[in-house]
Amino acid sequence: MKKLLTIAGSDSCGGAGIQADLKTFSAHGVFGMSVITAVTVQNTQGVFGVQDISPDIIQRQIEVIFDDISVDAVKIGMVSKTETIKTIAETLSKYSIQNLVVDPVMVSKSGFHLLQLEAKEALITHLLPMATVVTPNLPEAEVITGLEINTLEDMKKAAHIIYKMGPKYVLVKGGHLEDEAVDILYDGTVFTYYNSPRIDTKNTHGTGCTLSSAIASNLGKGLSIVEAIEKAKNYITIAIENSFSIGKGVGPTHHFYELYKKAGLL
Ligand SMILES: Nc1ncnc2c1ncn2[C@@H]1O[C@H](COP(=O)(O)OP(=O)(O)O)[C@@H](O)[C@H]1O
Ligand SMILES: Cc1ncc(COP(=O)(O)OP(=O)(O)O)c(N)n1
Repeated sequence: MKKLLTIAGSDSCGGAGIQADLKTFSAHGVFGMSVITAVTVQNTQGVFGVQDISPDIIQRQIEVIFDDISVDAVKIGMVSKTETIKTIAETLSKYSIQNLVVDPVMVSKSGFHLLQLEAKEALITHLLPMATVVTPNLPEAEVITGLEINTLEDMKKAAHIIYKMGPKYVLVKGGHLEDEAVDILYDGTVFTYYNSPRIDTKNTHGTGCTLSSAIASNLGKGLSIVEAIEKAKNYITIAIENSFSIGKGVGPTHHFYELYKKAGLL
């Protein structure tokens, strides 16, 4: 069985973060492991607090996994602050990582800063160059590049700038566009488009976490980057189509193995 690691924050309501990652891994039939970087106080209505995990404990969680288990792919999500980012980058650099998906989580849908503002530079300097693929949404791509992004042409320009920062591939996600949900992959030469109709729902909590974990699962299984994202895009589309309300705010996406098996994704 393939073994996947997520390095991310905990979401107490289970829709995003570590919890969404592990559900996505399970739905993909891979074995999920976790290094928790921060614990958020979160429900469907917002994020109300954060407790960062100490760098020493983050480092040791990573070390005990890699010293014992061969890891087929790693996904990085919420990294909170500069010290956390440096610890993760330094510790991972001691190991040979096959596939690394970096989701540059910055601000939750409810507007909470999951990445401290001053940590942006550390993320760009230390994590982006290590990534197989980095998956910014539009607001994240704007912060990383300094561009204003409204159109597919803007997304391509942003992908080009982010590519120069060192990752092997860049996927700019279009969940925040007005019409179709178009994601664009850039490999330094060619742009590949992943289109889906916009699903009319308020329940999109954890979409970015789910997509990046699905990509990591598929890369870990040995798929090419283009296939890994194609299957992950189909997965997130079905997950959003089947999303549901569990509270008063933004509900989570669905992770149900049988649903994806029936769609031929697993
Ligand atoms: N309403 C929607 N309908 C269809 N696809 C969506 C919708 N919202 C987001 N997506 C897709 O979900 C994935 C996550 O994108 P996005 O929401 O931009 O990320 P984030 O959660 O990081 O803000 C992308 O593949 C995007 O195209
Ligand atoms: C602990 C934690 N990590 C990441 C996020 C952001 O997740 P995302 O998939 O971008 O979903 P929304 O916040 O946009 O719903 C999070 N909320 N919590």
